[in-house]
Amino acid sequence: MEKFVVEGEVQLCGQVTISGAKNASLPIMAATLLCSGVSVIHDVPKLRDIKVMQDILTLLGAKIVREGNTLIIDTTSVNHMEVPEHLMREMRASVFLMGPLLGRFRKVRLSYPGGCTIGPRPINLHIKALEKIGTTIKESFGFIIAEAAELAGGEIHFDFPSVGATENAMMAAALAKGTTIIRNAAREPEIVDLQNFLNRMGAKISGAGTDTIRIDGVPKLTATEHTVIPDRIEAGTYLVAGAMTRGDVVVDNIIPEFLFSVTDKLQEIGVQIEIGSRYIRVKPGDLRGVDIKTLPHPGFPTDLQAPILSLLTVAKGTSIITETIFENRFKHVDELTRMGAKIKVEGRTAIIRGVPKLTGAIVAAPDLRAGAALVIAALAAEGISEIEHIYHIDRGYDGLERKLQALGARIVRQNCD
Ligand SMILES: CC(=O)N[C@H]1[C@@H](OP(=O)(O)OP(=O)(O)OC[C@H]2O[C@@H](n3ccc(=O)[nH]c3=O)[C@H](O)[C@@H]2O)O[C@H](CO)[C@@H](O)[C@@H]1O
Ligand SMILES: C=C(OP(=O)(O)O)C(=O)O
Repeated sequence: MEKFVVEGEVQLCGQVTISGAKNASLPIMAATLLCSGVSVIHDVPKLRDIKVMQDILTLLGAKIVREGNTLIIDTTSVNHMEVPEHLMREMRASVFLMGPLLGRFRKVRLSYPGGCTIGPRPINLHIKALEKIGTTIKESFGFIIAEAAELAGGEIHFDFPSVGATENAMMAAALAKGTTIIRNAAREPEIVDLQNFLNRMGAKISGAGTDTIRIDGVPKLTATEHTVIPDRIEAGTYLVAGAMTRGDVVVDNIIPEFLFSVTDKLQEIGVQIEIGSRYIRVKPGDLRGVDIKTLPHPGFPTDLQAPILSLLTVAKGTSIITETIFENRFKHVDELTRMGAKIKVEGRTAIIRGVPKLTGAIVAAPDLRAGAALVIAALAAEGISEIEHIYHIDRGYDGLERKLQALGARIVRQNCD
């Protein structure tokens, strides 16, 4: 096991280039299964979750080569319709195999997906959507067997705009007979990226980015080439890191409009923000407490709740964060308390009373974004911190310590004794 050792009280300074988005790459990699042929995907980040998806596709019969940030995925020999349980458990994104395998082979057998333990993460909306387009789903001994003699277009209405369920439904419906309409669809930028990829394959999908998506099924898709969008959550993490260390950081290679809910809050907190066409720059200001509520896009993203909570621990006054997406996403609070933060959690709300400074401590990353939040806190804290369980962080941040070191951070990766 490895840990990060961080010497705090640095002011991050310089420019950081953001990688391709994890949450766009994963469904797009799964979508390559919808046809037989060689797909070329650029800007795929080097992450543990991406490696797991590569392992799953390989086990299903795909041949994958990585050249820098490009993945070349040959799905010609894919002939398996069953995903092994140990790989399903590795991450939430393994559920994306359901739609494409069903679309291509009309049958798939898999178990429940894993992922960050941030509250119950059922897949009832995925199942409901696939049933609406003609799938029969049986569950037995922890396995899900989905079959469809023929996929037929249908009307899907989500009770909640689930990102993953919207993506799974789009992938399966792309090869259904007739038209599928998804209402109350999730509107995240990663869904628009998936639509663009599927349309390059020959699909007929419109409306992604709004709450209604229309999919006119086509009989066949063909392999294509695509560049993944930049990772807005990685970008937001560096913006918050710059702000917390009172630094001057240019976060480059991004689409700023994906982050407007975040830059708006940072400005309210007192951080100076400059927005360019492909970058956002943060500069120091006097930090003051604010209230934040996480919401589906374009609201404030739940994946940046933990990082911004770190920032608010040193903002003057009281802040209130309400987490509306996941039931149990405040696990970083106990760890931040070890560093001197003053936070009280009541159900889905965290009340943060700003302190002048945090102090270094030995802490453990409870999940991916909570781990990033602890790194950010450690960069600003007085003294040395050790962050354990960093395998969570490796799921979602490409070259975190290399990028932070280039901004002046004193962070090293070490083996735990
Ligand atoms: C790989 C990936 O893209 N992960 C992202 C995706 O996760 P994921 O796709 O799992 O998130 P969802 O939008 O599906 O989940 C949001 C909420 O809906 C609930 N729900 C979801 C599905 C379902 O069938 N039933 C149900 O009740 C979940 O428990 C949760 O409370 O969107 C989340 C919300 O922006 C992000 O935090 C994750 O980083
Ligand atoms: C929660 C996340 O990922 P996943 O849905 O893969 O667990 C995340 O990226 O913050």
